[in-house]
Amino acid sequence: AVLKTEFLGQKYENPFMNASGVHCLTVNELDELKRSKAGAFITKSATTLERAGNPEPRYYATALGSINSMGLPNKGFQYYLDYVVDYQKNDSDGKAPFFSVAGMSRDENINILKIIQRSDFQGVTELNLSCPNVPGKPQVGYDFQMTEQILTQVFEFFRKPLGVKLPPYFDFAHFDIVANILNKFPLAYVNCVNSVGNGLYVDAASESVVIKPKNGFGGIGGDYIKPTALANVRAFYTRLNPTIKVIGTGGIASGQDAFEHLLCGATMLQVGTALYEEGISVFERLEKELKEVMTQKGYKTIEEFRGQLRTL
Ligand SMILES: CC(C)(C)CCc1c(C(=O)O)[nH]c(=O)[nH]c1=O
Repeated sequence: AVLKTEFLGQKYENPFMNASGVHCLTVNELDELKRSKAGAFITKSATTLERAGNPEPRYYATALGSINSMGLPNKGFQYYLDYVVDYQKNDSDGKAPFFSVAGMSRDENINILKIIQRSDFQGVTELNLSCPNVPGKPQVGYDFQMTEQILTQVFEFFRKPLGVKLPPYFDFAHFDIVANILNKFPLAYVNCVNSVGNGLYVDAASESVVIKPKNGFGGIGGDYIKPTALANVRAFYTRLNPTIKVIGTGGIASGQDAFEHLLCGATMLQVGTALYEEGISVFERLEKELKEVMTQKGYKTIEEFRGQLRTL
């Protein structure tokens, strides 16, 4: 079985990459991803200026996944722009990392994307729609009018490949509304899903929360969210123009989990909690396990089964 994957005109050895935010904050971490078995990789969502993020503890792992309220710690977008432009100059392997953007306001998103548009960066940009909105309003991904307004403004000037990182949706009306909005734009892809927002993990022994920010509330990842992630991958795969690809993120910790996301229609696969917990070697294990699953089922390539989820 081979895991060769073509995505946005670029050929990758396999569909695996890190989820933005995990193992991608510094040049060292990005270089480790570059040298790893990951097929592709992406930078930590960047803001205009460097951010320290929230006070620690801000991440906690459990038997079934993780909870985080990192608070968008990052080195500032110029740090990552320097990295990706330098990468594409020196490494013509075409594996320049995807560039993730999460402005703390609509204007900040527009400003950063304008600079990317004017820059030498030729790779893929991912706009994180879980970025905050005006106080009192839900995150942008849950404010459908704001989502449409931002994308309308972005596509007036942005001409490079752009994907959006979506929060999970839980209602068929929302799948339909959001897909109808996204289908209006020349998007390269949607990335389903970001962490399931504002969960709460309680440690019964200490009778306490486990992370400091937001009184313990944080985004949930890992095994907890795989059914939600698969549902969102499938919902958008079946609703979007076929020109808009789907990246599957959420609960990928084994070759079988990867297979399930591909069966639902994903092309690239992002790994968050499992990478955070296991480290960079997770990609070697996932590659081996996915090949085993495919071989057992008699598949030589991913194309033979991508999106072919059967219903009863
Ligand atoms: C939640 C935000 C801080 C607004 C965006 C960054 C982010 C974070 C984070 O930096 O806390 N964690 C996630 O699981 N997903 C995200 O998109």
